[in-house]
Amino acid sequence: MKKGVLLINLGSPDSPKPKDVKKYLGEFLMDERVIDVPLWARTLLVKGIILNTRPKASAKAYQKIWWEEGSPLIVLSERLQNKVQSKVDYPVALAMRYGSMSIKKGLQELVDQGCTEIKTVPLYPQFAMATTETIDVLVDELVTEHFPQVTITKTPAFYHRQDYIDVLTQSIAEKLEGLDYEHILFSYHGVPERHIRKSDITNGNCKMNGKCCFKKGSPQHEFCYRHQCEITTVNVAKKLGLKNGTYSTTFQSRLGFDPWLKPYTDRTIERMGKAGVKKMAIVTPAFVSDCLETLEEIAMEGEEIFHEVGGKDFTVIPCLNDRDDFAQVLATMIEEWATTPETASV
Ligand SMILES: C=CC1=C(C)c2cc3[nH]c(cc4nc(cc5[nH]c(cc1n2)c(C)c5CCC(=O)O)C(CCC(=O)O)=C4C)c(C)c3C=C
Ligand SMILES: [Fe+2]
Ligand SMILES: [Fe+2]
Repeated sequence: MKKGVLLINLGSPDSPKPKDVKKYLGEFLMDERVIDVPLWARTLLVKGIILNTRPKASAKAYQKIWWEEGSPLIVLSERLQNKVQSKVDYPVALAMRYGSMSIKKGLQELVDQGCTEIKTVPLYPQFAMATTETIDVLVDELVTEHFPQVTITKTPAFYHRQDYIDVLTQSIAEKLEGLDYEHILFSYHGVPERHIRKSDITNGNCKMNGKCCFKKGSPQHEFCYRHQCEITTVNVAKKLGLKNGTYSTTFQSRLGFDPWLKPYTDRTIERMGKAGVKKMAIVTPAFVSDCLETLEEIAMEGEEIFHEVGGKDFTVIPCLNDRDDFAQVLATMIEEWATTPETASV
């Protein structure tokens, strides 16, 4: 019985050309856990509308952040993979939920090395139907169809692990050391409010009114993205010693006309600038690797909004990327799995 690990991130287009962006967005947005409407409506919306307009605009945005080595998200995920590999004795492969580096190829790579027990690690600290769940479901389907000899152990969201909170806090403290700032924004990728209701195993408990997500002990929290984002902020703020009113949680990157989780990041940046905040810091804890949504939407567009309304200093805290201490958190999670009695080799 040989063990192996598959790290899984979101994925990026093969290049920032409109045709590659279109192909990538087509796969991403046709996922029923991302655009969660009946197939006919999804096809109409995605293939009939979004793919006719968005790829050109998205390609322009990708071109602004693309590196010589490729997509920042992919390059940074590969660096993280190498760091984690240097800390554990099991093969560590990398795959993406969408795009060319498929999960099927990642599983095959581990199987080719003789692995029959594989731990899948979605690189998302907080659970969401559009991220962790779609990975878990696809892994199950692929194993049933192509790798029936493989046993899979899934990895739940790790937003509440103390070592993760310590590393995130440390990354913020390092960037802000000696800097004067008035407010820290914790900006998470948004999801439609409907997604939160769909993942509500307590049938209607999550009211998205700011109370349910802080109620202690609700079984719903295991699947509530909003709860997990709010608690990430609270735990880091506590550790940083931030005073109430000097930090807040917001949600970015909305798509379409349905209500998404609020407050929205762009509107909050604008409101704070208008209210006289001059020095703002922003951290994006839903993203493990810097990507389009942090490098372009936050660091470029966000800063522009802030400056337009009179803000001055806009400090963007990098994602955890391939920090050594973050790679160590993942390595510890892997060791914990490998040495539990059910999975430990005899
Ligand atoms: C926390 C992780 C993410 C969640 C939750 C998420 C939900 C979600 N996203 C879209 C639509 C788009 N997201 C796009 C880019 C993108 N999204 C994430 C992560 C989460 N998405 C990342 C890391 C990235 C960047 C990828 C990269 O290559 O750098 C895009 C593409 C870019 C664009 O055209 O704006 C879209 C579209 C939906 C609809 C959704 C939940 C329903
Ligand atoms: Fe997204
Ligand atoms: Fe909730």
